Amino acid sequence: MAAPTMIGPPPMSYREGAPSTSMQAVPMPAGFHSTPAMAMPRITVQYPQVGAILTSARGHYEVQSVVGSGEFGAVYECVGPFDQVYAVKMIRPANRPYGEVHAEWAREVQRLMLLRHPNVVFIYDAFEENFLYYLALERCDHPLTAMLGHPMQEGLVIELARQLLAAVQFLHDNDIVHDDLHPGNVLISHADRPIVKISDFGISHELRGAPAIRPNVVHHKIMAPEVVAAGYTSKQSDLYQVGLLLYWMLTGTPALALELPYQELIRQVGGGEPRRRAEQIGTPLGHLIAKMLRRREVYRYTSAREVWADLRALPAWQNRDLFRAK
Ligand SMILES: Nc1ncnc2c1ncn2[C@@H]1O[C@H](COP(=O)(O)OP(=O)(O)OP(=O)(O)O)[C@@H](O)[C@H]1O
Repeated sequence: MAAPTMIGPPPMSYREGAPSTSMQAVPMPAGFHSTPAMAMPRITVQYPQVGAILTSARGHYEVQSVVGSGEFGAVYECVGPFDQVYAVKMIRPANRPYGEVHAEWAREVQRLMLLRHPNVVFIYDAFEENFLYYLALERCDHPLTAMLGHPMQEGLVIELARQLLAAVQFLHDNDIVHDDLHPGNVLISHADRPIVKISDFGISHELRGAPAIRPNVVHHKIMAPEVVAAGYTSKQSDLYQVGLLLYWMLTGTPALALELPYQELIRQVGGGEPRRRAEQIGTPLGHLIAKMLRRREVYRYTSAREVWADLRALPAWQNRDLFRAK
């Protein structure tokens, strides 16, 4: 697949979409100025409907249904080349300039093409049609969200954590911070065991050797304390987000209530509420999760590999019946 390049008409912005509600732009520090908005010609785009045919250089994709839609994307189940089922993701323009949408698509395509790993969603194809940008991905069965709501058995939590951590270690070895590890972005496929596939690299960052980076956009519900306190994100922030996922899987409830007002959310993250709740679980796994949720990064695990070294030593893993190594 060719690397994405700028194609299509000159700069313009889209007319559609709803404003962001759960994601927030990080405020600029004093001394930085955003570029004043330029008057740009606007184009009106039409989202694909069921039955529509999308065309790429590789063939046609017939839209069967809408799998779901998020802030900056909509995902369609399609039957495409070789009669295979795909999850075709459209980058939702959300009234942004054309160049910005293109750049987000190009970044995500490039990341997915480079980051081939059994626990990272597989990309087959990427194309543009009628000013809209698409990625054809492997179709997974459901997001992790569908498995939450009831406490999971420790053995299952650890098996999912094992795969999640393997993917996170792989990203970190490639100097990428994902930064958006919420349950909708952790996809599950079922084979002889549930297979984890990390997706959505829309706001991921390349560290380029730096220990941390200042994100432009953050997802409120999964902000690590260093994002709240100092506005930067690092590999440890990803491990904090994995800690939030493990807490949710183990207890059936999120460490931070879903409907918290923003100020209260900030207070709880800054006050170390998630870690306190994890400690209250009162089991070795609870204590391990509490360490992932420490407020200061220096007290957290230094790598996904290190988390796994502790996880695999737990009796729930050592004495498991399910998920034996093959
Ligand atoms: N490859 C895939 N296979 C199956 N379902 C998918 C796939 N990719 C995404 N989905 C599902 O489609 C829905 C929309 O995904 P999308 O990435 O657009 O938004 P999101 O992750 O829910 O939110 P946000 O964009 O705010 O992070 C989600 O429920 C997601 O789990």
